[in-house]
Amino acid sequence: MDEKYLHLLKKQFSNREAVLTEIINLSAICELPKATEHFVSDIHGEYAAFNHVLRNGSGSIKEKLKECFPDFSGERISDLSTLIYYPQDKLTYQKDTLCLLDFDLWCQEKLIELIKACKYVSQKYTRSKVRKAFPEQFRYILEELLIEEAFSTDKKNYFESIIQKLLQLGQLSNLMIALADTIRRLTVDHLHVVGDIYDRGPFPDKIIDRLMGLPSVDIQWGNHDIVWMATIAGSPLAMMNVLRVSARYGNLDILEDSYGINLRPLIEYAQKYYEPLAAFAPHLVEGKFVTQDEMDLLNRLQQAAAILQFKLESQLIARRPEFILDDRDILQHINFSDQTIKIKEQIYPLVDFNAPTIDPQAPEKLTFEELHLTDHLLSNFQTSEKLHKHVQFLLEKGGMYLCYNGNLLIHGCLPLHENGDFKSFRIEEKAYSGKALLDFYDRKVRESFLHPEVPDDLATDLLWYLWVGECSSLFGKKAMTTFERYYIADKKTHAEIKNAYYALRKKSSTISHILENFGLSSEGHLINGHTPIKEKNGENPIKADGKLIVIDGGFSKPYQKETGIAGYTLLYNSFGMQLSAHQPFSSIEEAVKESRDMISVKRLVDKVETRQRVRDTNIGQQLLKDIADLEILYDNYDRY
Ligand SMILES: O=P(O)(O)OC[C@H]1O[C@](O)(COP(=O)(O)O)[C@@H](O)[C@@H]1O
Ligand SMILES: [Mn+2]
Repeated sequence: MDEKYLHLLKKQFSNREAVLTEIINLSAICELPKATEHFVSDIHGEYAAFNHVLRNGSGSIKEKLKECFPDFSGERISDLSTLIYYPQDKLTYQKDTLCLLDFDLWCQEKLIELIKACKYVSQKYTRSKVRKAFPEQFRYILEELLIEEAFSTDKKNYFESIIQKLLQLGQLSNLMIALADTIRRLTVDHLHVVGDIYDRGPFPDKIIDRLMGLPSVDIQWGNHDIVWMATIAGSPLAMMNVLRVSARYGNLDILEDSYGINLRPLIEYAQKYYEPLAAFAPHLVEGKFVTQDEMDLLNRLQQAAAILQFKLESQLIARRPEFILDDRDILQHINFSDQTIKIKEQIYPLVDFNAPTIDPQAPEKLTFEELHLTDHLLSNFQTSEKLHKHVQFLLEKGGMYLCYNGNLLIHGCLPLHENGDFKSFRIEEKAYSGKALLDFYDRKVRESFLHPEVPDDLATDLLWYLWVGECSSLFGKKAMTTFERYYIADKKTHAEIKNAYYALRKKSSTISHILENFGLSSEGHLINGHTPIKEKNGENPIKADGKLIVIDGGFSKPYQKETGIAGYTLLYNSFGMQLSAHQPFSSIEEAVKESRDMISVKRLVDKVETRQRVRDTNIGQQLLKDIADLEILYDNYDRY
């Protein structure tokens, strides 16, 4: 043991007894049950649905209430659950539907239930953690209310007087809200977001704001997050893609209103050069009202951004031969005189290919106007304070993958050959595969932010590779056929061939091999997002004898008709793992009025033989090391 380290450690304690107290405290923590982890992925801007599963803890709050109140009817449990999910809305609803006296009585009854529930969910934590979970303003009262076995002891009058006082001061509702918040906070301890917060849905910014307020969260970057991050790292190409997808899904408000990006110059440019085309009809969710003019504008903007994307992509492919994307240099394969394109030795006619700013002699070149426009837009993205803050958060809390409590979390895949070997990516005279490849990407992502003013350094270009590259663990397909989908009628050309990983991941030997490569035991699980599981076609999200769980079930509204559900989430508590399938979320009003959870099925993934304790977790392992150090310090206190 390093003498210097023990010397420093000693400084944290006033005497030997203090060391002993800490040893006892940490040892006790190690014996507590493992806290609950919650996994979500592919949220794709669907804030309301995400907020709902966060609030109901994917059913874990209801489970706790059933255990805590075994005599309660289903209706009473649902009523109390709704109060815990949406305390403010439920209180308002009750106030509006009951007379004042009944409302006060209802509040008093619910307060007692909330206190009992809060006490129940705090059982698996230390007192200090519970105290920290209380909102500051009610910390003292909550401690008082929770510590004693209230209402049945000598303190009955004391509690009643607290409640009466709160009622008199109009603070009872606020205390109930504080209790509900604490119950939610303590029921789920940690959230994992397995990628794809951005694109397709309307409120990715609200999701990030919400995540920023959570006490314990990590993120595995998805391909749709990386392209947004790349705008701040200075990639005009990624920016064009972000603009194209935002126009495609009618989400310009995110850019203009939330991130304060001025799209005027792009709008003017798009109106000058493009006319609406069928292939660029925006994908709007049912019920969203948009005028014909707005539809036309989205259509033109999508075209303008697409053509600029193809030009900039052609430039990137030329300067990065090591990415082996030559086949994707689509503009170079076009015969402009007869409007055809050659793909894999086959000629296809182009449909409605309107690209008035392309020079057939140098199709990749931006016009002077386009250079100016691109610079202007990129500087708008890069100076958006809010986008900057959000990307910074993604960098701080995120990574290419995560090993956590024996499980491996990756958004897309581990690129594999058909025979199951790890596929290598060769770059800078080195070859990377498996964990080493993901570590390499992780380093490069962070490096790309060191020079946001340079648009074409290797690290920034690699962010684009992560969006479309064959060896990208976030993409997991051979090539992205964006161009073909817009301009070629033959659907054969639209297919995007998945990496061998997606067929091989059904076998438990594949997953064990991957877990081993990451230094994890084959007892662990691999958790993926990225590919929507088509539950309605009978696809099972639990694969490889339970070792692999795919939790992309379609939070994204445009994908719900394919999956048949509205998203999966996963829970991992001291008893094991459980997967929940969700029904579409309608609105908070309906959830409150009808006390609905919108969870359809729960499936047990894995049940542990003995209840897991903190000592079995990553944090627990660290605590055990700390205890060992403290024991050395305790035995040799006077030496240091
Ligand atoms: O549904 P859209 O907007 O046409 O997007 C399709 C594109 O999205 C991708 O599926 C990537 O997005 P996901 O990560 O959600 O799968 C591409 O492979 C594909 O070309
Ligand atoms: Mn994805």
